[in-house]
Amino acid sequence: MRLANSDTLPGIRTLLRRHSLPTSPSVKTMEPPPVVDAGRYMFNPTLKWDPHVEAYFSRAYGADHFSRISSALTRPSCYSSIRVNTLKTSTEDVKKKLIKYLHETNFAKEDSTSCITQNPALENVLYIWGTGPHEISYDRQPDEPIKEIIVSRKCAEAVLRGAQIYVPGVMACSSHVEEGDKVAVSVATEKPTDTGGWAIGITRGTVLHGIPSDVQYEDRHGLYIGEGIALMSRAGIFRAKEGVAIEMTNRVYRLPSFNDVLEGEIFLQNLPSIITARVLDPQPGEKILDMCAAPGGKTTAIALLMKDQGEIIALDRSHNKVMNIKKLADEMEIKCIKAYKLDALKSVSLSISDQNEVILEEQSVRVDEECYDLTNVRKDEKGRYLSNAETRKRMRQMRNGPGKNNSKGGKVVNSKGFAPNSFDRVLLDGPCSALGLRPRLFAAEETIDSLRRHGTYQKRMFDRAVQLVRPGGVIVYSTCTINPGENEALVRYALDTYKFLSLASQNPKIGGPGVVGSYKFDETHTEEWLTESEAELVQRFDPVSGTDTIGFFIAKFIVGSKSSS
Ligand SMILES: C[S@@+](CC[C@H](N)C(=O)[O-])C[C@H]1O[C@@H](n2cnc3c(N)ncnc32)[C@H](O)[C@@H]1O
Repeated sequence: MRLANSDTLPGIRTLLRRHSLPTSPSVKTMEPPPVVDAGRYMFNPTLKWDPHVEAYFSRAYGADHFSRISSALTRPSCYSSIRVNTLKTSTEDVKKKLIKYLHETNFAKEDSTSCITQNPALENVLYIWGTGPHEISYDRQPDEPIKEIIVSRKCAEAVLRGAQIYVPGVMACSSHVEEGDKVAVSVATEKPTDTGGWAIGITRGTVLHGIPSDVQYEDRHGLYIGEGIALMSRAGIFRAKEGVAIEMTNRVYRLPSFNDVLEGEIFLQNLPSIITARVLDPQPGEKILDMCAAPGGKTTAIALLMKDQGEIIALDRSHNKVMNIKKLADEMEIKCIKAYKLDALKSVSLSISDQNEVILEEQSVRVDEECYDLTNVRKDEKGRYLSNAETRKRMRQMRNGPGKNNSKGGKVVNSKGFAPNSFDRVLLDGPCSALGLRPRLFAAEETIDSLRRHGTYQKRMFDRAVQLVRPGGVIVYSTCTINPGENEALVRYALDTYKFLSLASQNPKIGGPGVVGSYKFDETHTEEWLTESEAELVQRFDPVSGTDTIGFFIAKFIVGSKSSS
């Protein structure tokens, strides 16, 4: 078992440490809640795991450290990182505009300058510092029940990142809530059922009475995420199909929201993703493959590092997601990105005549829905939550495209694949269990079997990456999960299967070493991780470490002569 070591990027640790102190001007004086059972209002959720997954992760990280990881995952990072599009503007200019924006939106009325910092080692990256966790006084008199609402888990996770509460996210509400009322907000999380599954045990529209006999009264302990003002009555909330139901006025975590802010000039991107593009180290003029590219965060970061010179082939198997890559590249005025719809598993073209040939996509393709990130599908372009029927319609459109006569803003082109050895560098940032994403309030949906399926899928993708990169080229593999089965075990597979691959050192290196050792699932199956020296070459971002990032993993491979295998 290995723990993350200290960061080596100059300045970032100092910055993080400085800003994690509750001395920022935007921190309000914390007043203890005037209620007897104050503890129940402290945000202190427990992340639930499948017991076998918990045992497996405890073996990898040590039980104590895994318990700290589990707790860190329930909180958002205390800062947002923003990558500046230096093809269009300068970091200094964006900084000035953001200071003005934060001031105008009251995020940091008194001193918006000190909540933005720039790391000298990452010249186009700005950190915007939030605060929390805050204790919130819910203004309740001892003899008066507070008015309150319970929101869905996905809604609460978005609220913890700075969003408002939209109508579909509200699950339950006190009986007499009227427009303008102040309400305490808590989250419904899953509990074990008698049949061995998990359920939130609450139906939409439930009336809350705020008394101990109330539905889920005890379950709300530690799950309050703040308070807000109702913009609709209780009846209105459950009648309306869309719109903001509650405007948050006080949050346990205060982070700025950057929806539609400085479009094309900035991209909100977590620090490990920014680092991934830099580890790939793309050079102007090279030919790069981004195998699973949507929404294009890393693709555009790579384009900036190449100064928009060369060619980046950005693939995704979802029609709408390819549209999103094209839209982002257009907004950022990047020319070197060519985005195609293609299943990366079919990205190696065996027929010489097909090489690099493209055709217009007109028919639908089948894909596995389990790999979709539903978070964004459930919201419309303005971030409003959609009904289930509308969500299903959009899912169908994502898979199949909008249809020949219904295509908005350009066509998506389908690639037939690429010849072996076509690319100087390949990035594989494929679908994963996403168990490093924060904040997360439930994790038990992943079982040992589902984690293994992710690992199998990633190995098949990696095989394609190996075929497509040229001898002497580079492959970077990354995930946003803490699962060693998708990280260290993939690296083990890669090194054991392809003897011409070797691990390369990474720059910048902020994360810690990988996990060493192995895990015996049963008599027939042992999962092998890394040796000490291999572990030093990969980069694992630990949510508990001082850098306060999401859980993330990066491995960089140098490709030797392929005939040597
Ligand atoms: C983790 S996300 C990629 C994020 C992206 N690299 C970025 O930084 O913005 C994984 C992506 O893989 C895509 N995907 C899943 N299976 C795929 C496949 N077989 N071929 C191509 N893309 C796939 C999903 O649609 C999703 O957009």
